Amino acid sequence: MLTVENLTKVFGQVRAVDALTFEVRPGMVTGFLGPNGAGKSTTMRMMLGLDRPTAGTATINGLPYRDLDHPLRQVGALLDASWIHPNRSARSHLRWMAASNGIPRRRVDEVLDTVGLSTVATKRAGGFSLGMKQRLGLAGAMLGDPHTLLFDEPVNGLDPEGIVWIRGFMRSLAAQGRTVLVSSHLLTEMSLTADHLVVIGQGKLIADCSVAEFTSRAASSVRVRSPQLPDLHRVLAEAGLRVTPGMAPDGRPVLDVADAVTDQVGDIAAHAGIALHELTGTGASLEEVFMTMTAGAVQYHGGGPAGPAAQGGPR
Ligand SMILES: Nc1ncnc2c1ncn2[C@@H]1O[C@H](COP(=O)(O)OP(=O)(O)OP(=O)(O)O)[C@@H](O)[C@H]1O
Repeated sequence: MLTVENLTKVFGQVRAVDALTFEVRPGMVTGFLGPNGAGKSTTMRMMLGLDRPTAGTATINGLPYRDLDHPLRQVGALLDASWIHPNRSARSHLRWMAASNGIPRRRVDEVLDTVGLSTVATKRAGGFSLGMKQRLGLAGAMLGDPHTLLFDEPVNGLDPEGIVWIRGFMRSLAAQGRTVLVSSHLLTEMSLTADHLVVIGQGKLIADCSVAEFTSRAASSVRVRSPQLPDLHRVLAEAGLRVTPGMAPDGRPVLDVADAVTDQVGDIAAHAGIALHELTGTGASLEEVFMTMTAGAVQYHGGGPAGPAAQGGPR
């Protein structure tokens, strides 16, 4: 169990993490979601004792990271796969990690096998593809057979095959009863991987709920067709709904009703004695929900010069 209470980190003028409180429970994958610059990496770094909180606490099974006995046996993390020594082989890299953490040598070949790197164990890690480096990073995280795992944007830059593999890997860790926290700025990705979501924007908690709950908060719209369209338009508008005349793909006139659900529109029509020939709800896409809920919390808007450059900005 990972617990964050009132966790805050201020860098100069920036409140990178702002009074965050949440728990990450075992036996499921928890997605840590937020736009670029939301404070996900800083939160994870504080959980791992790499950054000191300005206020609040982050604990792992009740203890701050620095007070854990044999931390690698309790927590594994993949923050940045690129720090591997380029001239070391995968096996010697892991042997060095194992030796410096009192982990038996035989564990190295076990984790290489778990991540599918046994056949390239003696190859220079510097020649590895990003996907292979990610796997080596995961092998390192698994060395101490920890109960708690933290992954920061593990699918960034991976090809589709690598993404599917990592998703399956994280799900299998959760199925073994481990606590798995994985960060991403992509809701679609998280909806395919996570059971639960902790969503942040500008360092603040936006949502802490299941993926299904998060998406059900979506503003949905309703498309409606009727032989009495002008009357229907009038009664819906009188009920305070935002109605826009539109056209169905087959060219027939329809009304689009914003921020409404089908029950509501159907009831209003029935009450006014208006016949309906079509009543269709259109849920917002996951990305739309995410953008709506984090609107105002986005620091870097894509597209402009500040977008991609800022994403790789200073830590
Ligand atoms: N060492 C630092 N010094 C100054 N500001 C920092 C530092 N580390 C992070 N920040 C700022 O804190 C905010 C949160 O950054 P953080 O990297 O935690 O966000 P993130 O959600 O992980 O985003 P990304 O996906 O882009 O890494 C940003 O405004 C960032 O510029």
